[in-house]
Amino acid sequence: MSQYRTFTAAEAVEYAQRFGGLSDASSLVKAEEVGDGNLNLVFKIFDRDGISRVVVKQALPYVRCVGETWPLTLDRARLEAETLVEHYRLCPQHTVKVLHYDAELAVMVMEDLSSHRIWRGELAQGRDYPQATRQLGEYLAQTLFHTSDFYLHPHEKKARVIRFTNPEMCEITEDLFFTDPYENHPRNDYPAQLEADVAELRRDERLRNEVAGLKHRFFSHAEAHLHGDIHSGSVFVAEGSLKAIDAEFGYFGPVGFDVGTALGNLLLNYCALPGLLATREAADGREQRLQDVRTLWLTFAERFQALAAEKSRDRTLAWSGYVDAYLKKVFADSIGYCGSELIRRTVGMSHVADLETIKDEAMRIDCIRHALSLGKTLIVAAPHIDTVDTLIARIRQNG
Ligand SMILES: Nc1ncnc2c1ncn2[C@@H]1O[C@H](COP(=O)(O)OP(=O)(O)O)[C@@H](O)[C@H]1O
Ligand SMILES: CSC[C@H]1O[C@H](OP(=O)(O)O)[C@H](O)[C@@H]1O
Repeated sequence: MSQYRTFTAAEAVEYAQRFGGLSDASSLVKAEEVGDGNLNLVFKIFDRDGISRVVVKQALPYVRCVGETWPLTLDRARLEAETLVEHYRLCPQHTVKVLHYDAELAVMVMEDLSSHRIWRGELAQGRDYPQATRQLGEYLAQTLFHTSDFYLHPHEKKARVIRFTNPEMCEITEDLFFTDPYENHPRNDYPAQLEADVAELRRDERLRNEVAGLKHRFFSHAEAHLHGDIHSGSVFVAEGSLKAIDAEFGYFGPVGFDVGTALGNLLLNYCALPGLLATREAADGREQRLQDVRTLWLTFAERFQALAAEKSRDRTLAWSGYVDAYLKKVFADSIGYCGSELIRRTVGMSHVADLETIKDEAMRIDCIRHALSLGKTLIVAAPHIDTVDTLIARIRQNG
């Protein structure tokens, strides 16, 4: 019989005392539920001095932001913990440390990152972390290269594809990114003023073809062990430090999906800044975001290439010229998935604070419309954009 039960704050404290790995565990006295994501409970566990020492995260048997009418697998807690453990092994400097997890209780204890801040909020306030995009590019290169066929033994790779098969969480992405926005679905959520833009989106045959290809590759291209949801709300930053969290969508999928999600969230911020900051700061922030796009892609590509040259185990894939050709495909995919992130965050169910917190309504609609139009442009143009400079020029052309 399953021992699953949803933790109360007191149970979270008791659990952290037993499994938080602290030498002074009895000093843990209080829990505060701080979850602000769509899915789970997150407790910060405080000691007698009011200092948060560890974090307990527990999956609910349903989607938190919707309720019990949308049941969801508890196995996502195992997938999240095991993905983070694996990514920590490959890139400890940029992954949260999991201290303990229990698949039956769907719970994990992890290091407390209260010294950091969620990147999305910092970007929205115009706070720059000069090393963040380089660090995120490094995280993506390390985790994706070392879990790809360039590096893993084929037997090991196939065993991992099975272990990290994540059908229910993937289905959410399949629906929310690639299906709902292009149909009249009750989960969609966009301002009435965008009705004509959305109708045009749905009629666009070239776009629909490209989106079909992106979804098809998301279904079928088990290239590497993705984080699966690496948006700016899944990244903690501090001066000189960046840590990925929240990997319950982890599975073996197309490398461009992770890179594209990260790029897409930089561009959501780019579109939102005119509504968030004064004119001058917004313009500076937007220039910075474009440089961030450049740095993220170039860091990822250069690091992946260097790792491939140094550490590829498969002699055929290591053939000179192949890595270049592969990275060109990843670049096109990344631009396409970036565009699909922009569209699903404007038309679909799940929105981002960058756009939602814009106070002036007319400005908010303008910024959302811009994100939607940029998403569409990028998806259609993706197969024809060869370099990051061309990508940035296309983004500028779009407004
Ligand atoms: N290791 C951590 N240290 C401190 N705060 C955390 C930690 N992990 C999560 N949080 C807080 O909990 C929030 C929700 O966590 P997240 O993993 O994104 O949950 P969900 O899976 O529901 O999206 C984060 O935005 C952050 O404020
Ligand atoms: C019904 S889940 C919607 C959305 O929520 C997830 O984000 P997070 O876990 O950070 O709240 C993911 O992006 C899903 O697409």
